[in-house]
Amino acid sequence: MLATLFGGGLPQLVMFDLDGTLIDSVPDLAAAVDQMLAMRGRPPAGVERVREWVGNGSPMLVRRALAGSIEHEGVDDDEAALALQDFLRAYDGSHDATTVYPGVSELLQWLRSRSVRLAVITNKPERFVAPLLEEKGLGSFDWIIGGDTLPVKKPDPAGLIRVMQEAGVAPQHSLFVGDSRNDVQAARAAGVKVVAVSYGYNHGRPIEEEQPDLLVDSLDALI
Ligand SMILES: O=C(O)COP(=O)(O)O
Ligand SMILES: [Mg+2]
Repeated sequence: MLATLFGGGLPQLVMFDLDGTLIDSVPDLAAAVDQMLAMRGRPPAGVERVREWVGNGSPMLVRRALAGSIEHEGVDDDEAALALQDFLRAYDGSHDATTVYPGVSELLQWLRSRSVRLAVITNKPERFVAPLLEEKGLGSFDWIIGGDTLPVKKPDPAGLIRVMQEAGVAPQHSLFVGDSRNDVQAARAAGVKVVAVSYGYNHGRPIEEEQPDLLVDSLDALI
């Protein structure tokens, strides 16, 4: 199905979002959020609300959790900084509740066997990314950009632009695959075609609203 997006050929570079696209990480993220809240005598947020708050990086997730809402105005900066440290310490533990979505391993194997170069560009802090990919058996990627690798994160296209420059691959030969509006906006700003998955996290909104080039229910549909 990829061939239809690339004039009968394949992209030379495929860049993937992580949370909500390759792995369902919300159970472990919610556990860490709830631990951070419990340390403050606050009730748990729970998986459903955390699912709506993920996607703009850990500092924003923690601010939303402290506000109890995706709108996080009025959260104290010092409190948010301390809460972020507690959240990161809690998230540093087990990732046993995190699972790989169906079809992901099949697509990665198929692309690798065709020498397509691969990157992960996520808003998750960089230090968690390589260990998680390894632990979940997703193999190695040529580039990993986390939410704190560059001064800006998605929806800014800087991560995509950096990887394309290092790969020496032009935008028209590159593809981004993600689950949220941050991904679609970053890909558009980088001039890259974008495939969206229907099963991920998009702040409680249908990802169709962002008009990706293609929408799939599982990644092996791209094979
Ligand atoms: O917000 C996060 O921490 C993760 O987000 P992403 O992997 O979907 O970019
Ligand atoms: Mg995502």
